[in-house]
Amino acid sequence: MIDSNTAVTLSPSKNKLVKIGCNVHKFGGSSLATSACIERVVEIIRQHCQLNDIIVVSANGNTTDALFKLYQISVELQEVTLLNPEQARSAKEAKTLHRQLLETITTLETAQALLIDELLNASSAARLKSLLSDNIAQLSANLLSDPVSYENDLLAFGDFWSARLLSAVLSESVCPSYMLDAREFLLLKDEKNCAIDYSESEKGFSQRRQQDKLVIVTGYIARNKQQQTCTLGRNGSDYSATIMAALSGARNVTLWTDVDGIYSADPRVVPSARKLHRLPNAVANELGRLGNPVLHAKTLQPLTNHNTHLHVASSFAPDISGSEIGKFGQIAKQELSVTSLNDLILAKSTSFFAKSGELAVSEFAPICYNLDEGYIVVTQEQQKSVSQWLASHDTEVTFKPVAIIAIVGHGVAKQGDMRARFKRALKHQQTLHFLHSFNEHSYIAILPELCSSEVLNNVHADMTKDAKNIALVVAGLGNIGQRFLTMLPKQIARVSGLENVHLVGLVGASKALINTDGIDVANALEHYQQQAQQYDSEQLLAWLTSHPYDELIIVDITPSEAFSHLYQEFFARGIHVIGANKWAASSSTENYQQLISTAEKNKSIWLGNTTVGAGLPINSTIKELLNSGDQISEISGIFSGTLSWLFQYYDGVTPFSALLSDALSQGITEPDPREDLSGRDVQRKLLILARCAGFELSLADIDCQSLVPVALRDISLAEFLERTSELDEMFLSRLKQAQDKTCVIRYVARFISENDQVTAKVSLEELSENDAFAQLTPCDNVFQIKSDWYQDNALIIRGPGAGRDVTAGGIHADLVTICQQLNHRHQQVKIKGLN
Ligand SMILES: NC(=O)C1=CN([C@@H]2O[C@H](COP(=O)(O)OP(=O)(O)OC[C@H]3O[C@@H](n4cnc5c(N)ncnc54)[C@H](OP(=O)(O)O)[C@@H]3O)[C@@H](O)[C@H]2O)C=CC1
Ligand SMILES: N[C@@H](CC=O)C(=O)O
Repeated sequence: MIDSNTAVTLSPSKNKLVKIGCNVHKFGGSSLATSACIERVVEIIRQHCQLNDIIVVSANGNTTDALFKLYQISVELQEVTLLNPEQARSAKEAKTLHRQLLETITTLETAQALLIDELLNASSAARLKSLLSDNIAQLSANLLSDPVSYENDLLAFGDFWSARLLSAVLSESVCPSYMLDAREFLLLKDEKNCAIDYSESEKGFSQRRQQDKLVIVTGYIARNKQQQTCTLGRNGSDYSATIMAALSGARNVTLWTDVDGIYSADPRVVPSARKLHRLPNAVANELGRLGNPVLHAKTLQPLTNHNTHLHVASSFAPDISGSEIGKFGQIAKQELSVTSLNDLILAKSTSFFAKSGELAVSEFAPICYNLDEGYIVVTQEQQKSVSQWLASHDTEVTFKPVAIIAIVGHGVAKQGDMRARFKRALKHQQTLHFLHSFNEHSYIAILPELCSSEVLNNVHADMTKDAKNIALVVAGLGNIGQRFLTMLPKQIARVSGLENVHLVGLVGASKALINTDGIDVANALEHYQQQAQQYDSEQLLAWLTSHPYDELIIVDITPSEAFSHLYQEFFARGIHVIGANKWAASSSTENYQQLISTAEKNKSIWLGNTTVGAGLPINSTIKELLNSGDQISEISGIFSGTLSWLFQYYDGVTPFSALLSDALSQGITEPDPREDLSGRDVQRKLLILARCAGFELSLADIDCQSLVPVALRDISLAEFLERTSELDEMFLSRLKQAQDKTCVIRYVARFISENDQVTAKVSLEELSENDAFAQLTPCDNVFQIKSDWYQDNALIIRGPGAGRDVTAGGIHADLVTICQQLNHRHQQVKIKGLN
């Protein structure tokens, strides 16, 4: 089994490491907010980490906000006391502020102490609380003496406490662990831009790494050359995590947060937003720059020259696969999202033309700009510095409040159809300019007013309505499976709803080819023959658990009972199944009911219209009658294409065995024709239809007459095919007996429900030559259905009931049905607090 994402070519002589590399896991504040959250994080670490991984943590819950509030109170207190010490009003205000300060400190200390008590044993708790009270004493002294100078030291306590606590909890219950204060090694070379001195930091980090212990590193903080504490700004801990990956050469960084991935729009505003499972680096960068709430441009910066993949996953639902950012093939490049930013300023000036415009761009890194028209778009916070910069250039400027809405996707600005669609989606909206960003991964509209949630929803709906990515795995590449694959490229090209179907897996009995980036549908079989590798069902299930697609459909075109036993696992994973294989639908009542209920619970769709009548719409018609309120009382007919073909042609002149071998070579029979001749295939089909009609039946309830002599039943297929001439005499005699009565022989299925009594049987019958079941084109099936609505004049469905084209066509019809249903389905966004 090959997966382009996980396949690594190793030269054994060069790489003797047990583990290929370490991974970084970062847990955000909401993931560490309460003791229950921390316990969840500990469990994630237990399951997902190894000792040489690096854990980065943010401050618990809102601790940083609380610390910032403390800072503000103490600055205010200082202003009041220092500026007007003798005024009575100030004295009162100072008293109030002082009280507030002490209260806030107490609340903070109590909250930390509570976490410690809830998570640690008594002696560790006592040790940590004593350290905490030392910190609180130091923090209080700093706040009362010179808060401004100690601002960053104060803010650093949140991440420091969080790391210390988590490391103590892990050491107590999971593995040896130690905390590392990032200020000890993480050095900023440019504080304003939070630029890292990687070489010094790397040296410092490796000196402090301890063998065989899991390191917990504080996020958000670093130090400058003067050895002072610095903070890394908004979402600084995410940045810390990717810096740690760059320092350690980690293969993966996972940001464990309160959302389960990156969405095609902010899911809090756009409920129909869909998860982006895989994003190319450059596109993710652009999304971060243009306002994605989870990704921040700075986060991705340290990974620019590394082959590290970044994952976003929810610590509240760790089993749900999140989003992955990295290097991917074509399918990930098709992802499209819509983003918006309000509170921006469009600055227009002659200084923004040409060369001096380029200087402005390098100075302000605007959201977007057009140097031919002399404008840049910046944040409101940048307005003042833009004014100052222009003043030094002695030019005038006009500022206009604006917003932007943008589509973001790989090279989207180069695609004329996308640009036109975006403009059409905004045709009722006032727009000032349309432009693309320098990297062409976004196309932006500048709006003169706020981008409302209505506009965002409408544009998102228009731009992403056909963007759901559906993975297709085909199991069984024999007679029917090959024909299905041959038809696939044309179907994808011409049927609406299949545009986003990607063939990712081809599975045979012992070999499989899985390629997450897609298998070329035009040459699928060649690829399978050249690249498929041995696999077992555990490997297959492991991949199916972590696949990065919105939906996954498995088409089972095997005759295998063993493969049908995997359906339960497929449904448990929300995977949809199209089965031409009859085993599952005709399995024991208990198994069948369990499959139906697991599928329903996990919203898996299970279609198997080709299990009976090949491409004929028989299963669906019966289900539709039932769902519409009709009650079925009789289903009978010729259900076997093979037996229909054999008995229509069989005239006693050509030996029966010669006809059988002809049918086998035309792909009409089951892989083992005894499935047909034994009546088992027809028995299964009758059971499947009775179940579609709402009856609870099992195979044992259907009488079945076998046409295979006892001597030929338990031998191998190869031997059976050698000995088929042993069938000839028996069939000749049955034919003669019928002919003597001017009858023909046909294998008939009959199901009758009368007065709550059910009779069901499949057997060889002698029918009058004029009987409706006798006059068929060879290979045709006929289904006669009687119901409340079709009583005297039965509903008849007739047509070819076996064969490569009709069966493969029927499977394609099921595929279209599922894809159309899926394309109208909305995914549920998993955000802590939202659901
Ligand atoms: N013929 C017809 O008209 C109709 C057939 N069907 C059904 O279609 C199915 C396929 O029939 P057909 O194409 O004729 O069969 P074939 O024998 O020609 O092909 C079977 C394929 O299934 C694969 N396979 C067998 N066991 C497993 C397994 N455990 N896991 C994965 N793959 C497996 C085989 O793989 P490998 O090559 O590696 O051995 C082979 O590729 C059957 O269930 C049949 O009942 C349904 C309606 C009509
Ligand atoms: N062997 C079967 C094939 C389809 O199910 C038949 O003859 O009908």
